[in-house]
Amino acid sequence: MTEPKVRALVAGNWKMNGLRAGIAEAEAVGRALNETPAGADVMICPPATLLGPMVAALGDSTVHVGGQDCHVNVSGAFTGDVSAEMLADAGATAVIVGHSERRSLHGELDRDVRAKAEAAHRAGLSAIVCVGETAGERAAALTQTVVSRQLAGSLPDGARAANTVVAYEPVWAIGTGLTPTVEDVAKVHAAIRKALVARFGAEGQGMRILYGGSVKPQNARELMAVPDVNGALVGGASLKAADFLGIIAAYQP
Ligand SMILES: O=C(CO)COP(=O)(O)O
Repeated sequence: MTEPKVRALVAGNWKMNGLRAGIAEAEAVGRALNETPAGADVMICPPATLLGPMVAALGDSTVHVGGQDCHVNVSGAFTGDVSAEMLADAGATAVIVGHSERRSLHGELDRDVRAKAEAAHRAGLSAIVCVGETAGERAAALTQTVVSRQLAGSLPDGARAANTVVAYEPVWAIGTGLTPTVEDVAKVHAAIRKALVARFGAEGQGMRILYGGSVKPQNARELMAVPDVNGALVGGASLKAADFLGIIAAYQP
């Protein structure tokens, strides 16, 4: 089967990094892309404190802004939480859900991730749903099993290509400088595509599948050329405009 052309997405996950001064990096990305448009959609997911200011600063650019997590409820007595509706109200167009740091540090289970993806859709946001195996699971040859289970449990029924993105992030590759071989990435992405098509049909064919975990300007071209890799979810290298642009450059207009 030939792969249909899916417009790629390069999304930066700033995690708990960035003060107001850091918005200058995002602005530099926006300016560069105004001069030389990218061949991919570009998004930055800053900490919640920077969402509003970043949306304002990027107003005349093509860069989208997203959240990093959301609560399942619209509003209420949930101290410290942010709802998908609040993210949308601040100008976000997407939200990451089920990042491995949320799963491991906040005990989020597949069913929680699914509820958050549903909340994102309810608010009109795209859900970037993260999956990926730990080092131990990989060593036990459980990568495919874990990823299939996470996909089945974390994606809501009725998910569409326009509102759902899957990010494959092997936990052991996050922030370590390690990456799977392109063969391994190809295998997992092909299995994810198969699962998406089996469950969502044509919509699953069009859903973007991002690779995340130590993506750098030096390895972006090779990773982004893998079949069924439709972009990247970038952590550390998204904090500096030059590095992030170096990754975005893997996609020629
Ligand atoms: O977790 C990640 C993006 O969500 C990846 O982080 P790094 O790019 O820093 O490895």
